[in-house]
Amino acid sequence: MTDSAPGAPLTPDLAIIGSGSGNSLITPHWDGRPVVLADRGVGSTDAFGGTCLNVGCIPTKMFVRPAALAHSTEEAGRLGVDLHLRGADWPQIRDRIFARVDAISRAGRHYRAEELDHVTLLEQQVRLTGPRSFLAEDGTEVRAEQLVLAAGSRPVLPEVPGVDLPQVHTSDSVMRLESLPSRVLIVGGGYIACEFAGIFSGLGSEVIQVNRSVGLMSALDPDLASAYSAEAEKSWTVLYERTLGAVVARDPEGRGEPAGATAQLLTVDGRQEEYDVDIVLIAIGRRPNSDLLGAEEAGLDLHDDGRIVVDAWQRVLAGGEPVEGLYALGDLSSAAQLKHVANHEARVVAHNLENPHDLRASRQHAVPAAVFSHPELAEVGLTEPQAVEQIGAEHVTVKIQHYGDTAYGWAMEDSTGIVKVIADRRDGTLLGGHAMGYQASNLLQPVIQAMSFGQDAHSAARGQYWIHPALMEVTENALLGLDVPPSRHL
Ligand SMILES: Cc1cc2nc3c(=O)[nH]c(=O)nc-3n(C[C@H](O)[C@H](O)[C@H](O)COP(=O)(O)OP(=O)(O)OC[C@H]3O[C@@H](n4cnc5c(N)ncnc54)[C@H](O)[C@@H]3O)c2cc1C
Ligand SMILES: NC(=O)c1ccc[n+]([C@@H]2O[C@H](COP(=O)([O-])OP(=O)(O)OC[C@H]3O[C@@H](n4cnc5c(N)ncnc54)[C@H](O)[C@@H]3O)[C@@H](O)[C@H]2O)c1
Repeated sequence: MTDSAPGAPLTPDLAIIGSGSGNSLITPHWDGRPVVLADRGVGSTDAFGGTCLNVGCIPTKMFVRPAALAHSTEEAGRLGVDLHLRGADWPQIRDRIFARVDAISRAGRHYRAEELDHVTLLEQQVRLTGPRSFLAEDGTEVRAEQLVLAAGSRPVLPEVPGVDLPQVHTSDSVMRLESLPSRVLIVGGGYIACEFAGIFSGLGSEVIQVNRSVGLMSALDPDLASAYSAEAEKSWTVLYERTLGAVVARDPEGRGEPAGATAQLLTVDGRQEEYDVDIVLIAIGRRPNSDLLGAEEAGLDLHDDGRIVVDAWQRVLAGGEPVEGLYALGDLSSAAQLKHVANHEARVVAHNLENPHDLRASRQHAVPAAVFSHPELAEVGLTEPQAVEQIGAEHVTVKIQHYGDTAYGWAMEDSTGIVKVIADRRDGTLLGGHAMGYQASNLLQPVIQAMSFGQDAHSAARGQYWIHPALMEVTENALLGLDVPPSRHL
């Protein structure tokens, strides 16, 4: 960005803190107008472009795919194909993934830093000094006409001895390991823990997953959570009602060269257990980076979990009132820490920045999520207990369709996959969808679409062709199985 006196504050028309979904706010609308993008970088390489690209969705799913291939010997065996896994080449898998990811990150950084004259990239941690002003660690001061807070979240670490040892990882570092660990202890029972348990077990590591309570993915619909937990327990070791007490470096050769670690677990009945492993992966949640921004000190409203409070138009609130020209999006402010949510909110904020007298609200309905574990999980809308609570048990209709009862399920000889749909039996309004199994995230998309466009269950099931005998017939049959009235639209 051009010309201000040395030491003078930068005074852009737009400033953005966070280069994840925040990066997409620099639309052609801002061409020729000064913009500042501040980002401190993520992961062990301080990469540009935020969590999803560098240490989140994209590299994890690029590991999920080879792990799924490695797991496919199980299915092959059921189908009479004698497939043997000779091993997974971790360095090759890792390098293929990060060659692509790092190149995209570098290109994105270069474009912002070098190719756009009107954009100043501030590769610094910054802290708010007022509602639309902030200070970087190197003393650069920014006073913006409009400011967007898109500073994301970071992994939570437990306060236990040894958590800072090099053998202890979070999702920020674990994907760049030198070699495939033989034995991994994973702490947590949510998204990240379950995805990495699937990855490491698929690629050949011995996995021990440790969870505080009984059952994994406990926020899901109970039928899905229990079915998933049963599958996970078959594929790797799952220990319940235990927490991490400490991690101690191990020196098995006695040469003063620690290799691996001993994880000390505390059981609910007060016992201590020890597990010798190569690495410990901590995945017990992510906290919004509002503290790094100094949001509270700047007078912004915060939820109890540290998220910045925004209104329906993504405007940041202070004292319950929207602050003019100040927006937030993504993990920093959203209850759902999901990339498609951050991206949607970025599109809403981009519009609102450009059209301050014609504000758009972000969509809160039918927000889906998927967990790319082994097996895959997906959900949208209400769980069955939530539906019962909301409209009363007498009005709720539910259908669980097994993959194994459809033609493609026979082809797969599948005995575990399910799609569950929930509707209001009075008018066929779809309330929720839940899936577990091969391609679960794709199988749920027709339910997400119907819910998003207000299509009732009867119309969604009968108002279109479903390709025979595609796996999607599982979803068709789930919808057909709901006890709902015929649609007036057909
Ligand atoms: C392992 C993993 C797997 C995931 N998989 C999926 C998935 O499959 N699907 C899905 O939908 N979601 C997934 N997510 C969640 C998804 O990655 C996040 O919801 C999304 O990336 C959030 O985007 P954001 O723009 O809000 O924040 P980020 O992308 O985190 O961007 C925030 C940026 O702000 C910077 N920053 C923070 N504080 C400051 C400061 N004070 N000064 C300057 N810069 C600062 C950070 O360095 C960062 O670059 C996954 C997350 C993880 C960790
Ligand atoms: N596929 C996806 O969309 C995807 C993948 C990965 C991450 N994410 C996002 O990232 C977020 C963070 O993922 P996550 O797995 O870290 O969090 P999570 O909220 O999904 O799960 C956290 C787990 O840690 C446990 N836990 C919390 N505190 C603990 C403690 N002190 N000791 C032991 N266990 C504790 C919880 O009981 C829970 O099982 C997710 O909520 C999700 O929104 C999404």
